[in-house]
Amino acid sequence: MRAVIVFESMFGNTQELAAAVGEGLRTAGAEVAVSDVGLLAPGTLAGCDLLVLAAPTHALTMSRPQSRAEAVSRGADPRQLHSGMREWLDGVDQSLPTTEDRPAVAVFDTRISKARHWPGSAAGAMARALRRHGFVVAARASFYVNDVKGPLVAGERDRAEGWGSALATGAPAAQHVAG
Ligand SMILES: Cc1cc2nc3c(=O)[nH]c(=O)nc-3n(C[C@H](O)[C@H](O)[C@H](O)COP(=O)(O)O)c2cc1C
Repeated sequence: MRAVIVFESMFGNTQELAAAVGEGLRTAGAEVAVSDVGLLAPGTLAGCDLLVLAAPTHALTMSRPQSRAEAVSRGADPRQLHSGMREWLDGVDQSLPTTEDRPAVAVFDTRISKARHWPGSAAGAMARALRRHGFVVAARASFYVNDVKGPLVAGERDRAEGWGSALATGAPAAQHVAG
């Protein structure tokens, strides 16, 4: 199986989990490429069997230029300002034009643990956008940070690695799903 993980990350937490999911997939035998959504090279998705999209939850959904600007004002890397998952998904029909090119997709987001029961999430918004573009969403999960900048809640890195392994075997581990 060839898997490509595309992440957006303002403070590095989603990026760390994307790497962990990649390790889990590799452990289960997959060939894996991991890329920042803003740096995804043309052709990376060719021949991909599983696409994993990852993004931080901002204001109950995927980030927008304004929420990314707010993250930068709180210390995030300004290079991330223009590289949103929302904008990439808007153009996904150009990246993967035909139905036959379209891999199964799994999505995950990061969220603040104390907002666990808030109704919206980036993963839910990504799943809805993907379905609108004709994709089949095979799995969805949320992973938790302690506060806006992180760090990850204890155990989340290992949980992400396990989720990655389960994706490769077609049996996603138990997930918290909201929004
Ligand atoms: C502008 C802004 C809005 C946010 N809104 C939410 C939210 O609605 N729900 C939530 O759980 N976390 C929210 N967060 C926290 C982010 O989810 C958190 O910063 C992110 O998961 C960290 O991942 P990253 O290091 O990859 O950017 C928000 C953060 C920012 C900067």
